[in-house]
Amino acid sequence: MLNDDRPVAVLGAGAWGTALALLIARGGRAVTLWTRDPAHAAALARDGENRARLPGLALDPRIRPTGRLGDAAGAGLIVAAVPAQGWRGVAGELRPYLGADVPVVLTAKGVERGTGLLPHETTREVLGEVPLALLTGPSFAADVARGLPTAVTLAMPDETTGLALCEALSGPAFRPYWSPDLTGAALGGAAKNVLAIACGIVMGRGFGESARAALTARGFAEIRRLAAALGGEETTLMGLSGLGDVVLTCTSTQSRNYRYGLALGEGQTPAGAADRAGGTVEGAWTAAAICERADRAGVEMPLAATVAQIVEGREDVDSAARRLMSRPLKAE
Ligand SMILES: NC(=O)C1=CN([C@@H]2O[C@H](COP(=O)(O)OP(=O)(O)OC[C@H]3O[C@@H](n4cnc5c(N)ncnc54)[C@H](O)[C@@H]3O)[C@@H](O)[C@H]2O)C=CC1
Ligand SMILES: O=C(CO)COP(=O)(O)O
Repeated sequence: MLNDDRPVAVLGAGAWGTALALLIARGGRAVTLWTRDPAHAAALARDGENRARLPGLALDPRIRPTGRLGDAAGAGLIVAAVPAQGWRGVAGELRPYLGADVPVVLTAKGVERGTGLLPHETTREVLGEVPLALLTGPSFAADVARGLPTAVTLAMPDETTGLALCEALSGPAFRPYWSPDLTGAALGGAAKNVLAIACGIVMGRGFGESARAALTARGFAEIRRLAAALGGEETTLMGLSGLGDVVLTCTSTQSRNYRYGLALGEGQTPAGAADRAGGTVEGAWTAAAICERADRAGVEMPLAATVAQIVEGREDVDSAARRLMSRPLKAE
């Protein structure tokens, strides 16, 4: 299934899809790199690089860009790098082209608006019982594309296929660790984007490093509460896909979510902040969606709810800070 000669289809040719296509192609596999925009596919083929997202990094000759989703038919493995809000539609269009027992590796870090579903839950609704994995954890696209050392989580309940996927996707500088816990891994990846926005806001507003550390720890506590309520494992949250990605994205200006928060903290509008972040800001969409999901599970997420309020222009940063600091004192 995995060690055959069929190509790997990577869906979504943004920063992450392109980086993963490079990783897989360098491992010797042919890659079909699908983008919804045929003009973008033509530009990738013509330029030999993804100029908008990973400029200066040559595409491997084993990568074939395409604008036709039907070219994913015949792939031995699907890697989905489409943002969480767009994945349901793409998964539906993919269904007729998906071979029997072909594993689908999801990589989106978000919660679907309107349904509150994590990417693997959306996928189950659309594609049913396909072999499903989630690749997540601290990994900037540019770092992976440059071949810098990276370790990630590959979550899949089935251990045999999960370990085979770790092997298939590993490289000299790319190390996936298997976990059986899809829910914990997906929740950590989605929620850390919201927390990264909060940390960016705090730094952009000039509240200081102590405030950011407090926010990171209290935000991580609310993520763990929700994960536990949904059946995610504490060990997953304390690993690469939770703590690891929180550390990365809450501290680095390489993160688009963090940059978006920085701009909001500096007083930009949500639209202006999105422009400055550049590219997909999953946390901006996920903030309200994760709160809806938490409400249904009876879990309080005051920090995520505050990010949602600010992103939607319903509260300004200073009044949000005053409100959070005046909450009743309680046990940690
Ligand atoms: N960039 C990174 O370092 C990492 C990103 N991710 C996740 O990967 C996902 C994709 O992010 P990036 O590639 O970085 O974003 P990006 O902004 O660079 O690219 C997103 C791509 O998805 C496409 N797209 C958007 N909506 C679509 C739809 N409805 N149907 C089809 N295609 C659609 C866009 O055309 C674009 O090519 C996000 O969930 C992100 O959280 C995960 C790990 C690392
Ligand atoms: O998920 C990421 C790194 O692990 C990428 O973070 P941003 O989407 O905030 O850039």
